[in-house]
Amino acid sequence: MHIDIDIHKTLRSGKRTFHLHARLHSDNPRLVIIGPSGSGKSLTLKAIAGLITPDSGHIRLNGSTFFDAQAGIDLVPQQRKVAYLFQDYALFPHLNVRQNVGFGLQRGWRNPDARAAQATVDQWLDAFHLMPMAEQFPDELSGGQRQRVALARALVARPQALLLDEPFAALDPVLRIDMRAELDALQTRLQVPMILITHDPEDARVFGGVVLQLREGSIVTDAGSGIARGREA
Ligand SMILES: Nc1ncnc2c1ncn2[C@@H]1O[C@H](COP(=O)(O)OP(=O)(O)OP(=O)(O)O)[C@@H](O)[C@H]1O
Repeated sequence: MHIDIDIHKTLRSGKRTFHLHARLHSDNPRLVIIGPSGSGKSLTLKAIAGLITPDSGHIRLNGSTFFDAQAGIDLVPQQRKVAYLFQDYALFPHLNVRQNVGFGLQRGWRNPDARAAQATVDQWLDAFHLMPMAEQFPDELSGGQRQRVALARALVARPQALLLDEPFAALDPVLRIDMRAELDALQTRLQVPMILITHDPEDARVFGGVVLQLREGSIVTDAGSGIARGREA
C-alpha cells in the first residue's frame, strides 16, 4: 500500500475550534494511527473514506487521487473502493448474518449476479467460521462473532484497503487479545492493506507495521512515533 496524505480541516462548534493537520506517508500495508480521545483519529479516517471533506490538501492511495483540493478532485466514497469498519460494527439488526455480509456486496462497487453473490457470501461466511450462525441476527451473536460479521461484510467486495476505527474497543479484554491475533493473521493471509486507529498502545504493538501518533489534530513524528516497526511491505 502506498498512502500519501496531507490535509487540513478546521471544525468549529460553539466557541471551540479544532484544527486537523494530518500529514503522513507510508508504503507499509499496516498503518496504525494512535492518539488520545479527541486527537482527530476518526476525522482522519473519515477523510480517507470520503465521509468528510478536508478544507485543503490531498489524499492519495495506491496511485489513485481520492482528494486534491487544488485540482478539484473529491471522489465519492464508493469510487474510493475502501471499506470502513465502524467502532460499533454498525450491523443491521433486522438482517441475519448472511444478509449482513451480502449487503457488503450490494452496496459495493461490484454487483455480481445473484448466484455468484451467494457463492461469494458463502465463501466469506466459511472463511470467518460464521456458517453455523448464518441465520442468526446480530443480537444473537457474541462480540467476537459480531466483529467477524463486520469484517466479512467489509471484505466481501474486495476493498483496496480496510479502514478500522477502534476495532477492539467493544470487546472484553480476553476476546480483545484473540481478535487482535485474528486480525493480524487475516492481514497476513489476505494481504489487504489496513489502516487502524486506536488509543490503545497494545493494539499498535501487536498489529502495527508503521505506527504514527496523533496529538491535538497533528501527526507527531518524535516521541518514538512515526517509525517503521514490525514487518515491512
Ligand atoms: N462535526 C464536528 N464539529 C465540530 N467539532 C468536531 C466535529 N467532529 C469532531 N469534532 C471535534 O474534533 C476533534 C477530533 O474528533 P475525532 O472524532 O477525530 O477524535 P478521536 O481521536 O477519534 O477521538 P475518540 O478516540 O474519542 O473517538 C474532537 O475535539 C471533536 O470534538
